[in-house]
Amino acid sequence: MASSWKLADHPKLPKGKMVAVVVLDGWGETSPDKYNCIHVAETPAMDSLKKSAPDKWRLLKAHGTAVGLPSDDDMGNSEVGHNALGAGRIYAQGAKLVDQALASGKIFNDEGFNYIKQSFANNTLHLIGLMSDGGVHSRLDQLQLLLKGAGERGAKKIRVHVLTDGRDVLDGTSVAHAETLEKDLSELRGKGIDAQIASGGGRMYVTMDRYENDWQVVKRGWDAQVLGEAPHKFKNAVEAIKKLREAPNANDQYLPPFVIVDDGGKAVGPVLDGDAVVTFNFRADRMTMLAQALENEKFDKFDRVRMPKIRYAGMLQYDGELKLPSHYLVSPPLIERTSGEYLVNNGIRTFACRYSHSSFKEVDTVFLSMYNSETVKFGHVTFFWNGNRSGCFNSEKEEYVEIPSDSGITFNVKPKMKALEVGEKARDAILSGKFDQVRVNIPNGDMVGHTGDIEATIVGCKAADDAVKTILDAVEKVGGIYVVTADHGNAEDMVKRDKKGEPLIGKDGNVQILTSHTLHPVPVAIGGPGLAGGVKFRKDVPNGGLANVAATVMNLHGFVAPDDYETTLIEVA
Ligand SMILES: O=C(O)[C@H](O)COP(=O)(O)O
Ligand SMILES: [Mn+2]
Ligand SMILES: [Mn+2]
Repeated sequence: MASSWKLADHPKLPKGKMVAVVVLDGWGETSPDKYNCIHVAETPAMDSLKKSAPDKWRLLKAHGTAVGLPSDDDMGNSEVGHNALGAGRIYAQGAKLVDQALASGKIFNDEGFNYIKQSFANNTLHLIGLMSDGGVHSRLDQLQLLLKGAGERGAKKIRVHVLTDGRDVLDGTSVAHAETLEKDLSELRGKGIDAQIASGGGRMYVTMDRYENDWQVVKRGWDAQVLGEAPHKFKNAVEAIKKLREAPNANDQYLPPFVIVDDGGKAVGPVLDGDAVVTFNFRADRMTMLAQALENEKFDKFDRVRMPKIRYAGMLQYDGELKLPSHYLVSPPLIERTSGEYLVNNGIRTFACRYSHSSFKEVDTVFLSMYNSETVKFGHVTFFWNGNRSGCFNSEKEEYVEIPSDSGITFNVKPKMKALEVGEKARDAILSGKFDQVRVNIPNGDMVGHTGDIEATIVGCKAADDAVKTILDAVEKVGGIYVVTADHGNAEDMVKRDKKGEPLIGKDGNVQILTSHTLHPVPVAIGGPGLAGGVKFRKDVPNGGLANVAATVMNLHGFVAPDDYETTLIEVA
């Protein structure tokens, strides 16, 4: 091992304990009422962690500046949450880096913009992404500044391909967003720039799949955006969104694809040879599939029919390992020396002995981790955890297990999702004795919470709690340690509230359902028979956040974290 990777031994804590790291997705802490699905659901396992050991349960900040977002008005999300959990430090995240690059004008001077600019004189600039002010994947104000900047720098023809949100923002806000965008585009037209929205669709049905769960989602987007083909044709995007929202059960997340056509019925914005394309989402997970389709010569995930020769740039580079895409407007946070990479580089003997052929030969290089979730969250505990890197650091020491998610449904239909399977896989991994760390993500609170279906979310929360119980029982059997936490809030509050905390009533007389994440803190609990006596949470880290978890987990493996990591949450009395 290179000496730079060597972690110091913890002065008091032993090595060799199996540590289960459990991340409940979308599981925050707030006051109990009927819109708090975690409170309403039966969750005995999580309740017992809170009640039984007050010095081993606490809250952590999971939003805003604590996870590298521009302000404390920004809710947390899985990318920034898992980045912080895995990296142990707070990095300025995509949202903030793009803000800075736009404010300084640097974005317009760097390589990525200069590359796409070559298409401005004779061809079209296409901007594809999520039309939202949620700040999770993209932001409308950033798109507006990008449009303005491109217009000022010679873009003559601009086409925007919008994906409606309703997941990180209230359902129905797509209409106002499209109106805002249309106003900007008409100002550009006033300056002689041919600027229009060219296509659209709901993010979950068109384009923004992740982790290769369902390539048909990306194909629907490709057909509308690149080929100019969609089942619905309109003259104007605001009209399109309003009309498509009238269908029974329609919502922003799942609007069908549409294209804008001219008076002759011809699509106004297919992508053609010589054009420039920018995907303006800064967040990676739901853009990498489209990025592959736009960038890769060889591609077999669906029939692209026509692959235009384009200049393509991402808002950010989405995958640092695959260098995807190769051109980008803003450099992503350089997240390096993550806890996963350190641990892989620091051997743990005890369990590794089981791999040795001669009995009790010391094998000092094997650190096995097993990371598992189902498809829709799989990359969270791998890709995000490892600083937006796909693949393992060392395939001999890491095993990534993925349980296929149900696809083609919204998760309120099957709110238990694969929690049982995730729990059982984790249990089996723990009991196998092959792994020093077993890391899992349990998605229900988040994925069902995003549907806005309160009854289903309650069922999902119970299923998540059942999975926690399965894992804790296995930890108990092997004498291990557990760390149970969450990446951000969601299921604990399902309604939009006024400043006093009262539910807001919408125009239709019903409470306004909140599908998005929240600003609430998340719990973290430690315990298990392997936890050394006297270990408890320190009282002097009152502002602790997700980034403090990595040093804590390193301690529980018997190591001291590197100096520049956020401090550990625990002390040994
Ligand atoms: O991509 C999504 O599903 C939401 O926009 C954010 O949810 P996540 O951050 O929990 O993935
Ligand atoms: Mn999440
Ligand atoms: Mn979410």
